[in-house]
Amino acid sequence: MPQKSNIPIRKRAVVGVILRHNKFLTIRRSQLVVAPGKVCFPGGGIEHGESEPQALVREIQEELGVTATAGVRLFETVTAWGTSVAWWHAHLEQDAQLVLHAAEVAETHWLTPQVLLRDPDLLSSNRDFLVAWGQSTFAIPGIAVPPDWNEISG
Ligand SMILES: Nc1nc2c([nH]c(=O)n2[C@H]2C[C@H](O)[C@@H](COP(=O)(O)OP(=O)(O)OP(=O)(O)O)O2)c(=O)[nH]1
Repeated sequence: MPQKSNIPIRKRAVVGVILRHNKFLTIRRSQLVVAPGKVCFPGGGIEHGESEPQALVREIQEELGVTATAGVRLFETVTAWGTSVAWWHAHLEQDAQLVLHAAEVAETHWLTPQVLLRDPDLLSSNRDFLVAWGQSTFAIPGIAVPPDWNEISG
C-alpha cells in the first residue's frame, strides 16, 4: 500500500531488496552521487518508457555487474525530497560475483536488519522502509521481523 504524502513527485525510482541468509544486500553510495556515502539498497531512477522491473534490473546491472530478477513489489514511498520510490523484492544467482561500478557504489555489505537500522549512515527513507516493515505494513518474503524490533526501532 502506498504511503500517503502531500509532497509533489519530481522523480521516480526503484530499489531492490535482496536477501541472503537473513541479511540485506546494502550499498554505500560513492562520493560522486547524490547523498554521498549514505547506505541504502541498490537501485536508481526510472528512465522514460521503462517499467519498474526493467529499471530495477538495469540499475543493479550498472551498479553491481550482476543480473537480478525482480520478485514482488513490496512497498511505495515518497521521499522528503520528492522522489517516489518503489521497493521491490529481488533475487541474485546464489554464486553471483558483484563487480562494483566505483563511480556509483563505494562498497557493499550483507547486513542484518538490526545492524542496518542502527547504521548512522542509513538513508532516511530506508529507515522509514524498515520501520514500516517492522510494523507489518508489508511483509518481505523469506525473512521475519526480529522479535526485538520494537526496542531498536522506537
Ligand atoms: N539507489 C537507491 N536510491 C534510494 C534508496 N532509497 C531512496 O529513498 N532512494 C532514493 C534516492 C534518490 O532520490 C533515488 C534514486 O537515486 P539514485 O541517485 O540512486 O539514482 P540514479 O543513479 O538514477 O541517479 P540520477 O542519475 O537520476 O541522479 O531514490 C535506496 O535504497 N537505493
